[in-house]
This record gives sequence, C-alpha cells and structure tokens, in this order.
Amino acid sequence: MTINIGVIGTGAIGREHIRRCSQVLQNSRVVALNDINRSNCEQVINELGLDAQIYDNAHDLINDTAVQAILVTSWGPTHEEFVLACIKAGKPVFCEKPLAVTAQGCLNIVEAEINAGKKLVQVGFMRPYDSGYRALKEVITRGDIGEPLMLHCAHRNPSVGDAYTTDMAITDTLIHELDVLRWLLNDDYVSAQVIFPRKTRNASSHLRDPQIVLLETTRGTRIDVEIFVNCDYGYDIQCEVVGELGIARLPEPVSVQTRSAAKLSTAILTDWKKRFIDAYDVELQDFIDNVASGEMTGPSAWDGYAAAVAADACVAAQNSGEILPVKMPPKPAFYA
Ligand SMILES: NC(=O)c1ccc[n+]([C@@H]2O[C@H](COP(=O)([O-])OP(=O)(O)OC[C@H]3O[C@@H](n4cnc5c(N)ncnc54)[C@H](O)[C@@H]3O)[C@@H](O)[C@H]2O)c1
Ligand SMILES: O[C@H]1[C@H](O)[C@@H](O)[C@H](O)[C@@H](O)[C@H]1O
Repeated sequence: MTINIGVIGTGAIGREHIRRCSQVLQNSRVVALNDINRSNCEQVINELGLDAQIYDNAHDLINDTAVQAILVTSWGPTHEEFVLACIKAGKPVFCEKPLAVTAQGCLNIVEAEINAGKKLVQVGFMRPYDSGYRALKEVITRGDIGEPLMLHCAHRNPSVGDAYTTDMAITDTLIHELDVLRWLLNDDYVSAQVIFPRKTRNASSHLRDPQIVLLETTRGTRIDVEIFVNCDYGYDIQCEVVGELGIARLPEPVSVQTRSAAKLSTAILTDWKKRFIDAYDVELQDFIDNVASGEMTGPSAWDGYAAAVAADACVAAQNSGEILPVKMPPKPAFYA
C-alpha cells in the first residue's frame, strides 16, 4: 500500500524528507506541497522531478481527500496550528521538532488527540531511531554499567544564523537531548539550571553562546549538557553515561582513520543532515509503516509535550539564573 503524503514547509528539512519519501523509503509518494514561499515548492518539484500539486493554503492540503498523511516541516511557531488541523481532519501527521514552541501549545495537541480517541501524531525526534543511541540504551538496560549516576553531553553546531536567539539553544537545539535522554534513562526531569560560560567571539551580539544546562531526574541522575552552536570545528554530538560499574559512550559516526603528514586523524562531520541521515530514514519509514497499519508507535505528542515542559523550565532558568523545578504531570493512560 503506497501512502500519499502532503508536505507543509519545503525548506531545509522539508526537502530532505521529501527526497527520502520519494527516493529512499518504501510505500510512500509525495503528492502535495505547501509553503508560504511558493517558489520553494516549485524548486523542489523541479529538483526531484516530482508529480505533486502545489497548494497555496496549508489547510486545503490537509483536507484534500487524496492526501493520506501529512509532514509538517515548516517553522516551529506554525506547527501547533497545522497539527491541530490534521487531528481535526483525522489524518496521521509527522511533525518536526518542536511539536509546538511552548508546553501549553503541546498540551493543546495532546488534549485534541485524546479527544479524537486515536493516536495520530509522531514528533520528529529522530535520535531514538539512531543506531548509536539504540546501542547505548541497550548497554544501560542490560545493566552493564550499573545504575546511571551522571551524564555528560554536548550538542555542538559549527555555526548558526543571525536569527538564532539565546532561547533557541533550548527550544530548537537542546530539545533533542530533552527528548532522547528521557528515552535513554526511562526517567523524567525534576529540575533545571542554566549557566553561561565566557562567550565565544563567534556568536552574534545578541546570542549567549555557549551555555551549560544542568538537569536532575526523578531518580537523582545528574545531567550536564553543553550547548555550543558556534563551535566552529564541526557538528558534534556527545553523550557519556557514568554508571555505578562503568562508563558507556555514544559511538562516534563511522570515519576512516588516516595516518598522513605526521598526523593520525579522523574527520568530524559538519552537517546535521549527514550526522543523523540513517536515523531520519528509519523514523520516517516507521511513520509510513504506522500510517499503513493504523497504529502509531513513534515519539508521541506526549513525548513532544514532556520535552516542552522541560524546555519551558530551562528557558525560565536562563532568565532567572536559578535552579527551577520541572513540573511534569502524570502520563495519561492514552499514552501508556
Ligand atoms: N529533526 C531535526 O534534526 C531537524 C533538523 C532541521 C530542522 N528541524 C526542524 O524543522 C523545522 C523546519 O526547519 P528548517 O531548517 O527546514 O527551516 P527552513 O527555514 O529551512 O524551512 C522552513 C520552511 O517553512 C516554510 N514556512 C514557514 N512558515 C510557513 C507557513 N505558515 N506555511 C507554510 N510554510 C511555511 C518556509 O517558507 C520555509 O521554506 C523547524 O521546526 C526545525 O526545528 C529539525
Ligand atoms: O534545527 C536544527 C536541528 O534540529 C539540529 O539537529 C540541531 O543540532 C540544531 O541546533 C537545530 O538548530
């Protein structure tokens, strides 16, 4: 069964997902596109040789009976409106992170989905689909390193544009760790603090970069995440878990070691698209398979909400400088 997909937002990740749905994955076909900038749709149709209709209005795309599932890959602040419209239309929707830019926005989606009585939403948290994170989780779950006590993580981007603001380090960047570390530890956060080290000269005047986020979980595991989005040297994701009996580290991406010019070296990636290319393929294939089977099993609207609750606390902690509580309501049975 081939699923007819409509895509809202044909920018960087929209194009990547359109390419994989059209050329890499099984049982999917992109039939409809929408973007506030129509020429972005025209460009992607030409580049990929797609047979897809362009809609000037995203809601018309959602409500077209030919469209069976929707990918929302527009800017974060537009996600809530489009996801709610998909739920209203009874259509499965894959929404890129963040599910909504505030916890309240995510909660509105959670409530709409519960009222609809059917899981329809998958959030674009791809790291739980990454083979490295999966291997790390297996080691922790098997008990090889005992109970996890501390995590040392880093999320480094080589550079960001001028539109990137200090709070986006949380809502756009740390949001990946907020999701994947809950999944990795099977635990929730109880407190958050943000510390600002000396600022890099590579950051724009309005941006505080780097930042260190300190989190505590319900079981008392302590997590530090360095967010450094103008690190200059590469796209680098690190995660080290210190347990009672040993240490487990997220594997590095495959890279050939060379000995040359009196140096022993391996290359570091510079582009997020390449770092998680396989994980994006697996997450979207999972979405398509779930649309076909009628049962959504990927990162849920509740996962999107949980990450946003922690993100709200981190943004408040950026401003107050204090250790703030993360108040996570109990998970509804609907998401058990
Ligand atoms: N999972 C990941 O690793 C990952 C990676 C990159 C981006 N993202 C997320 O994907 C989303 C898009 O990011 P991007 O880097 O592709 O941004 P982008 O700016 O390259 O593309 C966004 C596109 O959305 C369009 N758009 C904006 N408002 C719209 C509206 N109201 N209706 C229709 N189209 C609209 C823009 O014209 C643009 O073409 C963001 O939420 C971002 O956080 C996730
Ligand atoms: O939207 C991107 C994307 O989510 C990347 O995975 C992350 O590393 C960047 O910081 C963020 O801006």
